[in-house]
Amino acid sequence: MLRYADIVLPLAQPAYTFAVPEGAAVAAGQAVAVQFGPRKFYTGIVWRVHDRKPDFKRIKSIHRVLYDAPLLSAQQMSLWEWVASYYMCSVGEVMRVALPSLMKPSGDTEEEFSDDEFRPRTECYVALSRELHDETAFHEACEKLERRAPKQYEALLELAAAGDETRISTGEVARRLLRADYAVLHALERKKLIVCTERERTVERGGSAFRLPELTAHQQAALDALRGEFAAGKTTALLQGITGSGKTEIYIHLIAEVLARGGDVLLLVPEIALTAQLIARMERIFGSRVTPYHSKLTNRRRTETYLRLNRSEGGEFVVGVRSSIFLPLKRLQLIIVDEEHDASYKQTEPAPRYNARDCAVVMARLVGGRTLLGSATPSLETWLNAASGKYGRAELSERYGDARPPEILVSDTLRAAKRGERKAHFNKLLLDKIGEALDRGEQVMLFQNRRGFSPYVECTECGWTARCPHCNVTLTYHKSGRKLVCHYCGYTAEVPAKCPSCKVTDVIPMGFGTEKVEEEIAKIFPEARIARLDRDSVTSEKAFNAIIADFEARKTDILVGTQMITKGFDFGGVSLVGILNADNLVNNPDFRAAERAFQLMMQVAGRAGRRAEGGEVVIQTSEPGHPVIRQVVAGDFGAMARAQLAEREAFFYPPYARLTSLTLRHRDPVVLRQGIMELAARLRVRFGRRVLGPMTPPVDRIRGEYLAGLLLKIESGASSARARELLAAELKTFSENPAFKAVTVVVNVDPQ
Ligand SMILES: Nc1ncnc2c1ncn2[C@@H]1O[C@H](COP(=O)(O)OP(=O)(O)OP(=O)(O)O)[C@@H](O)[C@H]1O
Ligand SMILES: [Zn+2]
Repeated sequence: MLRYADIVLPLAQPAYTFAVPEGAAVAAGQAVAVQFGPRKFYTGIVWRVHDRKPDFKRIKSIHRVLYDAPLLSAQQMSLWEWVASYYMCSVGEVMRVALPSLMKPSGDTEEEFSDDEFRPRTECYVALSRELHDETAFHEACEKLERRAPKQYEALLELAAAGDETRISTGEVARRLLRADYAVLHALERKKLIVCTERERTVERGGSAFRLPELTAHQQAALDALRGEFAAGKTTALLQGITGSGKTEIYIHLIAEVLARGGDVLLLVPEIALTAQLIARMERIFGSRVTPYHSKLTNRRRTETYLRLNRSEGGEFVVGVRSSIFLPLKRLQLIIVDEEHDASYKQTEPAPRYNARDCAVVMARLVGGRTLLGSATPSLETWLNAASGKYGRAELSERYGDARPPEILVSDTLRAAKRGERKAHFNKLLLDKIGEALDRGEQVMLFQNRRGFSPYVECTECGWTARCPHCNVTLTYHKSGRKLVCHYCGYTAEVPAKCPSCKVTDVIPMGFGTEKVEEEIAKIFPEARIARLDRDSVTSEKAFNAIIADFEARKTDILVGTQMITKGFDFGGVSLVGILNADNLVNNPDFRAAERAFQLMMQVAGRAGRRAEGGEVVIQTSEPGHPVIRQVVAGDFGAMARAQLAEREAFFYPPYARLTSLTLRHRDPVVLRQGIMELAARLRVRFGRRVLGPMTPPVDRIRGEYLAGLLLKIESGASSARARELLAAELKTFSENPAFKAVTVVVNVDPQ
């Protein structure tokens, strides 16, 4: 009998049915090449094999089977299906993010498919030369090097210390795990003191000889509490620990347990920015067990990683960003989501608009594993789940060692201005503190949530501002390059010499971004070494690492930055953190503004005083009495959470309601208006007062298209599956209406 296979292609379409060639062994989860159209080839995933002949005429055959083993397990297929159904997209769109791009080529020829290419890559391993295995010889060599070549001396010591503590290590260490740089190792190799070998990367498995940090009594209690929750059957638990309390140390213990019994662990981090430091820290303990996975790796590396994991027998430890949730970890037992509150776990563009944290919870359930959500400032959704007993929980309320939580000082900007105690965008208090910190040889971080030089330029005479011709926003002035830039579409323009409207005066940069902060602080502290970390200064992974490495090595005194500096960094030398303008954080119109502002300020503040005593934070604001500012000063997460939850409940927002936002886009504002009115009316028939809008988004025109929105609020207790079904049906009717064919509809479930 002829067999057929439903095949998922990386498209916003349902699965297509192809015929299975006679005698071919084709199973669900397997990758296949199929021809589509006259010449185009795609990689697809076999979803189902069956014998129901589809009712179209020309049924094409599968071209050939790719890779030996299926690329997806049954559980992974269930996760893809869950994502597609929950976030209202096609399984093919999930495939787009779930598989590395080299694994889903599509092109004119079939040539691109090749599965033998991806051999495991080789790696350089370093060991002491045989002569130095003798203690006396080793110490002689060290003595010779100590004064003349201190770096080579340090490298030898590091290599010798890589084993256990009592004896000189004679084993091999992967070069990338050593601090010593290439030139130093090369010199040692020439002197025949070390041997370097290039060979296939080995992942040592089994065994549990990891050197784990000794936990403090508090940390041990938190770890025991988590084990207790998991043992009692909770599949998800929250570890809420203040910044610098040692959440990461607790992760390490849990990870080691799972690896020792041959299970796999996935540690999710919100952004590539964070991974470098954390990966290094994990590699110091777990060595080559650590597999990084993020967008800065080459496509090749990601493909190799996927295929290697797919063949693995377990004992894998992946540290990665949100898309790692789709990696083939066959023995997944533990997923840790670090900084679980972070908005970057949610993909907003393009589909699938998934939240990796929520997928982690689902995936752990699918595989019978556990999820640990860690944060100093959890999302209110997670916090409520833990408070209600749905999730397990453990707390860490003290910083590790002698470090105390930083003291938070609020500086009133209006008052400072009135008294003449304000220079550029700094109040006297902050400048004094910066001066003192620099005098003591300590480091400073300054946070401003806008990049560029100034958010807009304005004519002081007539009020004209430079706006983007394609988007309804003001252009941001970037001083380097003297350009006006649209942060939505990338449009750039020259700064006009005279105001184009009244032609009377110059246009003047207003407000301030990181670039301006950097320039101003350099004028005030000409001696200080200053660096900036934001999307403009971070042009590559290398540039990013260089900025971080310099700051870590204390080659920089002051680091100015956007959100990028807020996350998880562990710099020992920072004693002062300045938040330049808290007003635009707390006064955001979004319903999450207070929660976000609190999280952000606590996170930035958490970078201060992580080793020494007496870390300080200065928050500049014109509203020192604002409730959120007060909650931050008190470090009182509970107060913020209770106040916000009361408001959310009263106004029916998450976690008491589930939101789905609908954004319609079209070039013609009249068609858009008609479309959104029509859709709103239809949805109201179904959902009544649960439909809000039409509303105009804060930026209502992007790249020449007009935007309008609707918001659907479904009570948390109701069946969200039923709501999605009704919504999907209405959207289908809408898109089939010839009048609105060209209107784009973007559905975002659980928007951030
Ligand atoms: N038990 C321990 N033994 C040795 N060092 C520790 C221990 N606990 C914490 N530390 C050190 O204290 C610092 C802060 O710990 P860690 O980074 O784990 O905190 P965290 O809670 O993850 O912080 P954040 O939320 O700010 O990222 C680190 O440098 C860490 O190495
Ligand atoms: Zn624009």
